[in-house]
Parts: sequence; structure tokens; C-alpha cells
Amino acid sequence: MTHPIRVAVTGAAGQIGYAMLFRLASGEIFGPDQPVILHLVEIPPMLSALDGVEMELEDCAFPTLAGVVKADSDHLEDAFADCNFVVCVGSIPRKAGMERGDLIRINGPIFTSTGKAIEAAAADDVRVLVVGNPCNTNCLIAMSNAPKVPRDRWYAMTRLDQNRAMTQIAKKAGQPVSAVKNMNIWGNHSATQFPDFYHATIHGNPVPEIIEDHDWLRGEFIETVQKRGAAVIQARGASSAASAANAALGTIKSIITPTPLGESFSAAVCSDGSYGVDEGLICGYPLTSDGTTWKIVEGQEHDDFAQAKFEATLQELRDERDVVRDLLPG
Ligand SMILES: NC(=O)c1ccc[n+]([C@@H]2O[C@H](COP(=O)([O-])OP(=O)(O)OC[C@H]3O[C@@H](n4cnc5c(N)ncnc54)[C@H](O)[C@@H]3O)[C@@H](O)[C@H]2O)c1
Ligand SMILES: O=C(O)C[C@H](O)C(=O)O
Repeated sequence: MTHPIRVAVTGAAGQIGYAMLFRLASGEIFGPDQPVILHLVEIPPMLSALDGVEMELEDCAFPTLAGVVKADSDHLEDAFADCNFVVCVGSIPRKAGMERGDLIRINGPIFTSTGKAIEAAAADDVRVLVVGNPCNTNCLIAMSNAPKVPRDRWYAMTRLDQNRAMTQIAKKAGQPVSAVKNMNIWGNHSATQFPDFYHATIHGNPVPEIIEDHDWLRGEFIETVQKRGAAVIQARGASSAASAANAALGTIKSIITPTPLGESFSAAVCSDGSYGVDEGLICGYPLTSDGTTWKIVEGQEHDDFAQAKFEATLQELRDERDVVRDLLPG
């Protein structure tokens, strides 16, 4: 009998949690032979909603679901006990008219206790994916409050931006989305992010060779991806949920699966100084995985336009770090 993998999801009764849990339980992500124990974490007033989610999980009769543990945010060490993955969704989403950075002082404090509890209670091989916004800086806060957890275990989510960018490129080129590879996101999951079309390919050819409208690539394309979250909020009256859950699951899958040769995927990780990013910032990079840990794709060159975009998003990450200095020990 395979040892079960324990996956904690905070904010488990929220929109993203609801769209994610059933796919985690179903075997889709960790495989049909890997039992999963889900740890569902919520604030105390939401525990009865969590009871309902648990009932629905039971009612799916997933053969891979080996158990459900419920915990509240006042008892995070119970919540994360022996967890191999912690997906940090629990936080407040922005509303129309807000930028993600406007949430920083509202959501940031959640991640100090999250980091401490992960360090105290999670499994030795724990990997953490932060989804709650502003996710790069929330991840920085959690990581900084868990100094014993190796820094290569921390991820913030830029996969939704990657997926959004892939679809925009595919539509413009009149090609299937499966033809688009290496569409990576540099920097912050925010309106300054740089979706790097230069190094992306369509059927193996560089995007700028296939899409001749470079004004569109430099202008409308980047802006559409940067502002897509706001556009969804405007249209739906709530922030993206199914696509965000899908992106979180895609990130986990990319982390645990060796990346095909010549390909890469997007996530924000703790910078080792690569590409001139301050060491320790959680910055979106093109990555490869060996199935356990990641490497930053090296040697990509940026022209003046790309470098200016990169600098802008890097500066925003630095500014966000300065706003939460009091939450970063040491
Ligand atoms: N990185 C991304 O690409 C991305 C994409 C979409 C949404 N998000 C972010 O994800 C977060 C959640 O979005 P949502 O739509 O699921 O929101 P939601 O309001 O539907 O759900 C959030 C849940 O978190 C719970 N929660 C709040 N504080 C908590 C805490 N301290 N501990 C545990 N649970 C807590 C709430 O009770 C709620 O059930 C937001 O911050 C949103 O901006 C990020
Ligand atoms: O934009 C938001 O506030 C939610 C999320 O980060 C998104 O990109 O959809």
C-alpha cells in the first residue's frame, strides 16, 4: 500500500478551494495509485461550510481519497501536521478597482503564522504554493517566518498568467494552445508582470517569427495578460476561481513531473540572484523541474524593451518587500 500524501489547502471553503479539492482528491494530480489525505483549513466561522465540503468529498467516493482532516486557522500546527504540500489560498480576494498590492497589509499578516506553523509541523519534504494575493510577497513572508524549511520549497503562483498568455498567443496565431510552449512570466503576479513572448514558441518557432504584429505583442498582448485578473473581476463580480484552481494544480503537476527537454514552466521562486534579482525575493522565472526541485532556465537574453519590463516588475517586488519589512524576521 503506497504511503498517503498529505495536502493542506487553506481557504478550503472558498471559491478556489472548492474548485481545487475534488481534483486533488480524484487522482488527477498525484496519480490513480497515490492515496491523498486532504487537510482542509478555514477560519473558525467557516468550519460548518467546511463540513459540507467534506460531505461532498465523501459523496464522490474517490478511491484515492484516504482521509480528510479539518482544522481552523487558530490551530495551524494541527492543520499542517506531516503535510507534504501546503497550498495557501486562504485570504481576502480583491474587489473591482483594487490592485492586488492593495491587499498586502490585509493578507500579509496571515502568512507569518502560516510560515511558523509549516516549519513547526509539516513533513520534512514539505513544498508550499502560495496563491493568496499578493502571492509573491505573501510567499516571502511565509518563507521568512520558516527559516528551517529550505528555500527551494517555496513557490508563488504565476501559472495562471502563463496559461492566460498561452491562450492569447494561440488565438492571435490561429494555432491550438498546445502548440505554444515556454510562455513564461517574469517578476510579480501583478499588473507589472512581464509575459515573455520573445522566448515563447509556437510549434517550436519563436513567437515573434510567427506573429508579425510586434506592436500587438509589445502592447495589447502584455496589457491583456497583466489586466486579465481585473477583467475577470469586472465581468464576474468575483475573482477568478476555476482557472486559478486549475493553475495551482498545474503548478503542482509541473513541480512533481520532470520537465520535458527544451521546455519550461512558470512559477515564482526564491531568487538566488539569477538575472540580477535580489537574493531572497520571490520572483517569477522560467523553470525546469527534475520531479523534486527546480532550476531557473539560464542564459535568456532580454533586449532593451524586455529589460525595461523586467526592471519594472522587479522594482515592484522590492517595493512590496519594503511595505512588509516588519513581517520579515531577521
Ligand atoms: N495567484 C493567483 O494567480 C490568484 C488567482 C486567483 C485568486 N488569487 C487569490 O486567492 C485568494 C483566495 O481567492 P478566493 O476567490 O478563493 O477567495 P474566497 O473569498 O472565495 O475564499 C477565500 C477563503 O479563505 C478563507 N480565509 C480567510 N482568511 C483565512 C485564514 N487566515 N486562514 C484560512 N482561511 C482563510 C475565507 O474564509 C474564504 O473561505 C485571494 O487572495 C485571491 O486574490 C490568486
Ligand atoms: O486578479 C486578482 O485579484 C485575482 C487573481 O490574482 C487573478 O489573477 O485572477
